Amino acid sequence: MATFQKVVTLDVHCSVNKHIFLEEIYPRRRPAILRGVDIGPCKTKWNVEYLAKHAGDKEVKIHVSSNPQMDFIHKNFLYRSLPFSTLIKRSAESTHSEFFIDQDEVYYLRALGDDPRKDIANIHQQFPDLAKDLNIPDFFEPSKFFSSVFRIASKGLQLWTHYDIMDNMLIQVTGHKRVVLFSPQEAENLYLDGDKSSVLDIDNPDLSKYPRFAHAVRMEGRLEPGDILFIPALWFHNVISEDAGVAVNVFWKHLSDEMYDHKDTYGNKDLVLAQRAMQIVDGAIKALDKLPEDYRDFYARRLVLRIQSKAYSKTSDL
Ligand SMILES: O=C(O)CCC(=O)C(=O)O
Ligand SMILES: [Fe+2]
Repeated sequence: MATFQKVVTLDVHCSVNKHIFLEEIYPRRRPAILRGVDIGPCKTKWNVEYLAKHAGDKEVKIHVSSNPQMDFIHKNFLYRSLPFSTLIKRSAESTHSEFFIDQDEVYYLRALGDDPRKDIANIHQQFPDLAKDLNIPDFFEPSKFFSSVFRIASKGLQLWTHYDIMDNMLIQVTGHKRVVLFSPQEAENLYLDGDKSSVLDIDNPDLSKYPRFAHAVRMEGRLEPGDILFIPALWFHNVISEDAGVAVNVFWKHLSDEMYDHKDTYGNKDLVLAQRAMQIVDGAIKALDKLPEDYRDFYARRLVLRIQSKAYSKTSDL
Protein backbone atom coordinates (compact mmCIF):
# COMPACT_ATOMS: atom_id res chain seq x y z
CA MET A 1 0.00 0.00 0.00
CA ALA A 2 1.31 3.42 -0.89
CA THR A 3 2.32 5.30 2.25
CA PHE A 4 2.54 8.66 0.49
CA GLN A 5 -1.23 8.92 0.11
CA LYS A 6 -3.80 9.38 2.80
CA VAL A 7 -5.81 6.17 3.01
CA VAL A 8 -9.38 6.09 4.29
CA THR A 9 -10.86 2.68 5.04
CA LEU A 10 -14.21 1.98 3.39
CA ASP A 11 -17.11 1.67 5.82
CA VAL A 12 -18.57 -1.80 6.08
CA HIS A 13 -22.31 -1.81 6.88
CA CYS A 14 -23.77 -5.07 8.11
CA SER A 15 -27.36 -6.22 7.54
CA VAL A 16 -28.36 -3.33 5.36
CA ASN A 17 -31.98 -3.20 4.23
CA LYS A 18 -33.67 -0.82 1.79
CA HIS A 19 -34.58 1.62 4.54
CA ILE A 20 -31.06 1.80 5.99
CA PHE A 21 -29.54 2.11 2.52
CA LEU A 22 -31.86 4.91 1.44
CA GLU A 23 -31.80 6.83 4.72
CA GLU A 24 -28.23 6.42 5.96
CA ILE A 25 -25.91 5.33 3.16
CA TYR A 26 -27.16 6.57 -0.19
CA PRO A 27 -27.61 10.26 0.70
CA ARG A 28 -23.94 10.56 1.78
CA ARG A 29 -22.87 9.70 -1.77
CA ARG A 30 -19.77 7.97 -0.55
CA PRO A 31 -18.71 4.45 -1.43
CA ALA A 32 -19.46 1.78 1.15
CA ILE A 33 -19.39 -1.97 1.49
CA LEU A 34 -22.76 -3.56 2.26
CA ARG A 35 -22.33 -6.91 3.96
CA GLY A 36 -24.98 -9.51 4.72
CA VAL A 37 -27.52 -8.43 2.09
CA ASP A 38 -29.45 -11.36 0.59
CA ILE A 39 -28.08 -11.69 -2.93
CA GLY A 40 -29.79 -15.05 -3.51
CA PRO A 41 -28.59 -18.63 -3.95
CA CYS A 42 -25.84 -17.60 -6.43
CA LYS A 43 -23.54 -17.12 -3.46
CA THR A 44 -23.45 -20.84 -2.72
CA LYS A 45 -24.34 -22.24 -6.15
CA TRP A 46 -22.00 -20.43 -8.50
CA ASN A 47 -18.99 -22.69 -8.61
CA VAL A 48 -17.11 -23.43 -11.83
CA GLU A 49 -19.04 -26.61 -12.73
CA TYR A 50 -22.44 -25.06 -12.07
CA LEU A 51 -21.71 -21.89 -14.03
CA ALA A 52 -20.25 -23.83 -16.95
CA LYS A 53 -23.34 -26.05 -17.06
CA HIS A 54 -25.97 -23.34 -16.72
CA ALA A 55 -24.54 -20.54 -18.84
CA GLY A 56 -24.27 -22.75 -21.88
CA ASP A 57 -21.97 -22.13 -24.77
CA LYS A 58 -22.79 -18.51 -25.40
CA GLU A 59 -19.74 -16.80 -26.91
CA VAL A 60 -18.44 -13.91 -24.84
CA LYS A 61 -15.88 -11.28 -25.74
CA ILE A 62 -13.04 -11.14 -23.22
CA HIS A 63 -9.80 -9.36 -22.45
CA VAL A 64 -6.77 -11.66 -22.39
CA SER A 65 -3.46 -10.48 -20.99
CA SER A 66 -0.14 -12.00 -20.02
CA ASN A 67 0.33 -9.14 -17.56
CA PRO A 68 -2.34 -9.06 -14.84
CA GLN A 69 -2.02 -5.27 -14.64
CA MET A 70 -4.05 -4.38 -17.69
CA ASP A 71 -2.76 -1.31 -19.52
CA PHE A 72 -5.24 0.59 -21.70
CA ILE A 73 -2.52 2.93 -23.00
CA HIS A 74 -0.12 0.31 -24.35
CA LYS A 75 -2.94 -2.21 -24.89
CA ASN A 76 -1.11 -5.13 -23.30
CA PHE A 77 -4.21 -7.26 -23.76
CA LEU A 78 -6.08 -8.86 -26.63
CA TYR A 79 -9.78 -9.08 -27.33
CA ARG A 80 -10.80 -12.65 -27.94
CA SER A 81 -13.98 -14.72 -27.78
CA LEU A 82 -14.61 -17.90 -25.83
CA PRO A 83 -17.69 -19.89 -24.96
CA PHE A 84 -18.80 -18.77 -21.50
CA SER A 85 -18.25 -22.26 -20.08
CA THR A 86 -14.65 -22.33 -21.33
CA LEU A 87 -13.98 -18.87 -19.95
CA ILE A 88 -15.29 -19.91 -16.53
CA LYS A 89 -12.95 -22.89 -16.43
CA ARG A 90 -9.95 -21.00 -17.75
CA SER A 91 -10.37 -18.03 -15.42
CA ALA A 92 -10.33 -20.40 -12.45
CA GLU A 93 -7.10 -22.22 -13.43
CA SER A 94 -3.66 -20.73 -12.87
CA THR A 95 -1.88 -22.36 -15.81
CA HIS A 96 -3.56 -23.24 -19.05
CA SER A 97 -2.99 -26.09 -21.47
CA GLU A 98 -4.90 -24.13 -24.12
CA PHE A 99 -4.21 -20.43 -24.37
CA PHE A 100 -4.00 -17.38 -26.66
CA ILE A 101 -0.72 -15.84 -25.47
CA ASP A 102 0.92 -18.05 -22.86
CA GLN A 103 0.04 -20.56 -20.17
CA ASP A 104 -0.07 -17.91 -17.42
CA GLU A 105 -2.42 -15.51 -19.20
CA VAL A 106 -5.30 -13.93 -17.28
CA TYR A 107 -8.86 -13.20 -18.39
CA TYR A 108 -11.41 -10.51 -17.81
CA LEU A 109 -15.03 -10.50 -18.89
CA ARG A 110 -17.17 -7.40 -18.90
CA ALA A 111 -20.37 -8.76 -20.39
CA LEU A 112 -22.00 -6.78 -23.18
CA GLY A 113 -25.45 -6.67 -24.73
CA ASP A 114 -26.25 -9.00 -27.63
CA ASP A 115 -25.34 -6.26 -30.09
CA PRO A 116 -22.90 -4.10 -28.05
CA ARG A 117 -23.50 -1.02 -30.21
CA LYS A 118 -27.22 -1.04 -29.50
CA ASP A 119 -27.96 -3.39 -26.63
CA ILE A 120 -27.29 -2.97 -22.96
CA ALA A 121 -25.93 -5.81 -20.83
CA ASN A 122 -28.74 -7.47 -18.90
CA ILE A 123 -28.00 -10.71 -17.13
CA HIS A 124 -31.70 -11.64 -17.23
CA GLN A 125 -31.66 -11.47 -21.02
CA GLN A 126 -28.25 -12.95 -21.76
CA PHE A 127 -28.05 -15.54 -18.95
CA PRO A 128 -31.66 -16.19 -17.87
CA ASP A 129 -30.85 -19.50 -16.20
CA LEU A 130 -28.18 -17.96 -13.97
CA ALA A 131 -30.13 -14.78 -13.35
CA LYS A 132 -32.68 -16.83 -11.40
CA ASP A 133 -30.03 -17.39 -8.72
CA LEU A 134 -29.33 -13.68 -8.26
CA ASN A 135 -31.38 -11.43 -6.08
CA ILE A 136 -30.72 -7.80 -6.98
CA PRO A 137 -31.54 -5.78 -3.85
CA ASP A 138 -34.51 -3.46 -4.36
CA PHE A 139 -32.59 -0.36 -3.24
CA PHE A 140 -33.65 1.74 -6.23
CA GLU A 141 -36.80 2.16 -8.36
CA PRO A 142 -37.12 -0.53 -11.07
CA SER A 143 -37.72 2.23 -13.65
CA LYS A 144 -34.21 3.55 -12.88
CA PHE A 145 -32.52 0.25 -13.77
CA PHE A 146 -29.94 0.58 -16.55
CA SER A 147 -27.87 -2.61 -16.79
CA SER A 148 -26.66 -5.72 -15.00
CA VAL A 149 -23.17 -6.75 -16.05
CA PHE A 150 -21.38 -10.05 -15.54
CA ARG A 151 -17.76 -9.51 -14.52
CA ILE A 152 -15.40 -12.44 -14.36
CA ALA A 153 -11.74 -12.10 -13.51
CA SER A 154 -8.74 -14.38 -13.08
CA LYS A 155 -6.68 -14.25 -9.92
CA GLY A 156 -4.38 -11.24 -9.83
CA LEU A 157 -6.16 -9.22 -12.50
CA GLN A 158 -6.08 -5.48 -11.94
CA LEU A 159 -8.62 -3.28 -13.70
CA TRP A 160 -7.42 0.28 -14.34
CA THR A 161 -8.81 3.20 -12.36
CA HIS A 162 -11.87 4.65 -14.10
CA TYR A 163 -15.20 6.28 -13.43
CA ASP A 164 -18.69 5.42 -14.61
CA ILE A 165 -21.50 7.96 -14.81
CA MET A 166 -24.21 6.00 -13.04
CA ASP A 167 -24.73 4.79 -9.50
CA ASN A 168 -23.49 1.26 -9.15
CA MET A 169 -23.92 -1.76 -6.94
CA LEU A 170 -21.02 -4.15 -7.49
CA ILE A 171 -22.26 -7.50 -6.22
CA GLN A 172 -19.27 -9.74 -5.52
CA VAL A 173 -20.69 -13.23 -5.78
CA THR A 174 -17.55 -15.36 -5.48
CA GLY A 175 -13.90 -14.46 -4.84
CA HIS A 176 -12.24 -11.60 -3.00
CA LYS A 177 -11.26 -8.21 -4.34
CA ARG A 178 -9.20 -5.32 -3.12
CA VAL A 179 -10.89 -2.10 -4.16
CA VAL A 180 -9.34 1.34 -4.22
CA LEU A 181 -11.50 4.40 -4.84
CA PHE A 182 -10.87 8.09 -5.34
CA SER A 183 -13.45 10.82 -5.03
CA PRO A 184 -14.46 12.84 -8.12
CA GLN A 185 -12.64 15.82 -6.57
CA GLU A 186 -9.37 13.93 -7.03
CA ALA A 187 -9.71 14.19 -10.82
CA GLU A 188 -6.86 16.70 -10.97
CA ASN A 189 -4.49 14.25 -9.26
CA LEU A 190 -5.25 11.22 -11.41
CA TYR A 191 -3.83 12.15 -14.84
CA LEU A 192 -7.01 11.30 -16.71
CA ASP A 193 -7.20 10.07 -20.24
CA GLY A 194 -10.96 10.21 -20.85
CA ASP A 195 -12.67 8.14 -18.18
CA LYS A 196 -9.45 6.36 -17.14
CA SER A 197 -6.43 7.26 -15.04
CA SER A 198 -3.02 6.94 -16.71
CA VAL A 199 -1.53 5.90 -13.36
CA LEU A 200 -1.73 2.12 -13.70
CA ASP A 201 0.55 1.00 -10.91
CA ILE A 202 -1.35 2.70 -8.12
CA ASP A 203 0.70 1.02 -5.37
CA ASN A 204 4.07 1.85 -6.84
CA PRO A 205 3.50 4.88 -9.05
CA ASP A 206 6.20 6.70 -10.95
CA LEU A 207 6.02 9.98 -9.03
CA SER A 208 8.51 11.69 -11.31
CA LYS A 209 5.92 11.22 -14.07
CA TYR A 210 2.81 11.59 -11.87
CA PRO A 211 3.80 13.84 -8.93
CA ARG A 212 0.27 14.97 -8.07
CA PHE A 213 -0.84 11.37 -7.63
CA ALA A 214 0.90 11.46 -4.24
CA HIS A 215 -1.78 13.92 -3.06
CA ALA A 216 -4.80 11.85 -4.09
CA VAL A 217 -6.64 10.58 -1.02
CA ARG A 218 -7.71 6.99 -1.54
CA MET A 219 -10.47 4.90 -0.04
CA GLU A 220 -9.69 1.27 0.31
CA GLY A 221 -11.50 -1.92 1.23
CA ARG A 222 -11.73 -5.64 0.64
CA LEU A 223 -14.75 -7.37 -0.84
CA GLU A 224 -15.70 -10.84 0.37
CA PRO A 225 -18.09 -13.20 -1.41
CA GLY A 226 -21.61 -11.83 -0.95
CA ASP A 227 -20.50 -8.24 -0.37
CA ILE A 228 -21.91 -5.34 -2.34
CA LEU A 229 -19.79 -2.30 -3.07
CA PHE A 230 -21.86 0.82 -3.56
CA ILE A 231 -19.98 3.05 -6.02
CA PRO A 232 -21.68 6.43 -6.45
CA ALA A 233 -21.54 7.88 -9.96
CA LEU A 234 -18.21 9.56 -10.83
CA TRP A 235 -16.21 7.88 -8.06
CA PHE A 236 -13.01 6.44 -9.53
CA HIS A 237 -12.39 2.79 -8.82
CA ASN A 238 -9.52 0.35 -9.26
CA VAL A 239 -10.17 -3.32 -8.69
CA ILE A 240 -7.66 -6.08 -7.94
CA SER A 241 -8.91 -9.66 -7.89
CA GLU A 242 -7.22 -11.56 -5.09
CA ASP A 243 -8.58 -14.81 -6.45
CA ALA A 244 -10.66 -15.85 -9.43
CA GLY A 245 -14.12 -14.46 -8.98
CA VAL A 246 -17.52 -13.72 -10.41
CA ALA A 247 -19.38 -10.47 -9.87
CA VAL A 248 -22.45 -8.77 -11.28
CA ASN A 249 -22.69 -5.03 -11.19
CA VAL A 250 -25.93 -3.12 -11.52
CA PHE A 251 -25.97 0.42 -12.86
CA TRP A 252 -28.97 2.60 -12.25
CA LYS A 253 -29.88 6.14 -13.19
CA HIS A 254 -30.22 8.55 -10.34
CA LEU A 255 -30.89 11.53 -12.61
CA SER A 256 -33.74 12.07 -15.05
CA ASP A 257 -33.60 10.16 -18.32
CA GLU A 258 -32.85 13.08 -20.62
CA MET A 259 -29.56 13.79 -18.81
CA TYR A 260 -28.05 10.58 -20.14
CA ASP A 261 -26.68 9.96 -23.60
CA HIS A 262 -29.13 7.55 -25.22
CA LYS A 263 -26.33 6.01 -27.26
CA ASP A 264 -24.55 4.93 -24.08
CA THR A 265 -24.65 1.15 -23.76
CA TYR A 266 -21.91 0.92 -21.11
CA GLY A 267 -22.93 3.44 -18.46
CA ASN A 268 -19.76 5.44 -18.98
CA LYS A 269 -20.55 8.08 -21.61
CA ASP A 270 -20.51 11.52 -20.03
CA LEU A 271 -23.85 13.23 -19.45
CA VAL A 272 -25.20 15.09 -22.47
CA LEU A 273 -24.63 18.51 -20.86
CA ALA A 274 -21.11 17.54 -19.75
CA GLN A 275 -20.26 16.46 -23.30
CA ARG A 276 -21.54 19.78 -24.58
CA ALA A 277 -19.47 21.73 -22.02
CA MET A 278 -16.36 19.82 -23.02
CA GLN A 279 -16.98 20.53 -26.71
CA ILE A 280 -17.31 24.22 -25.92
CA VAL A 281 -14.01 24.14 -24.03
CA ASP A 282 -12.41 22.42 -27.03
CA GLY A 283 -13.75 25.30 -29.13
CA ALA A 284 -12.23 27.79 -26.68
CA ILE A 285 -8.86 26.03 -26.92
CA LYS A 286 -9.05 26.25 -30.72
CA ALA A 287 -9.72 29.99 -30.46
CA LEU A 288 -6.78 30.45 -28.07
CA ASP A 289 -4.56 28.60 -30.52
CA LYS A 290 -4.86 31.52 -32.94
CA LEU A 291 -3.39 33.96 -30.39
CA PRO A 292 0.33 34.71 -29.99
CA GLU A 293 1.85 32.48 -27.31
CA ASP A 294 2.00 35.07 -24.49
CA TYR A 295 -1.65 35.91 -24.95
CA ARG A 296 -2.71 32.28 -25.32
CA ASP A 297 -0.98 31.39 -22.05
CA PHE A 298 -2.48 34.37 -20.22
CA TYR A 299 -6.05 33.80 -21.42
CA ALA A 300 -5.82 30.06 -20.83
CA ARG A 301 -5.04 30.85 -17.17
CA ARG A 302 -7.91 33.30 -17.01
CA LEU A 303 -10.29 30.69 -18.41
CA VAL A 304 -9.18 28.11 -15.85
CA LEU A 305 -9.65 30.68 -13.06
CA ARG A 306 -13.08 31.63 -14.36
CA ILE A 307 -14.23 28.03 -14.52
CA GLN A 308 -12.82 27.37 -11.04
CA SER A 309 -14.48 30.39 -9.45
CA LYS A 310 -17.85 29.92 -11.16
CA ALA A 311 -18.28 26.16 -11.37
CA TYR A 312 -16.34 24.46 -8.58
CA SER A 313 -18.45 23.80 -5.52
CA LYS A 314 -16.75 21.03 -3.61
CA THR A 315 -13.51 20.06 -2.01
CA SER A 316 -12.86 16.47 -1.06
CA ASP A 317 -14.10 15.88 2.47
CA LEU A 318 -12.27 12.62 3.02
O1 LIG B 1 -15.04 -5.60 -10.25
C1 LIG B 1 -14.81 -5.39 -11.43
O2 LIG B 1 -14.48 -6.28 -12.22
C2 LIG B 1 -14.92 -4.00 -11.98
C3 LIG B 1 -16.11 -3.30 -11.47
C4 LIG B 1 -16.45 -2.04 -12.19
O3 LIG B 1 -15.65 -1.39 -12.80
C5 LIG B 1 -17.83 -1.60 -12.12
O4 LIG B 1 -18.66 -2.31 -11.53
O5 LIG B 1 -18.13 -0.52 -12.64
FE1 LIG C 1 -16.55 0.58 -13.33
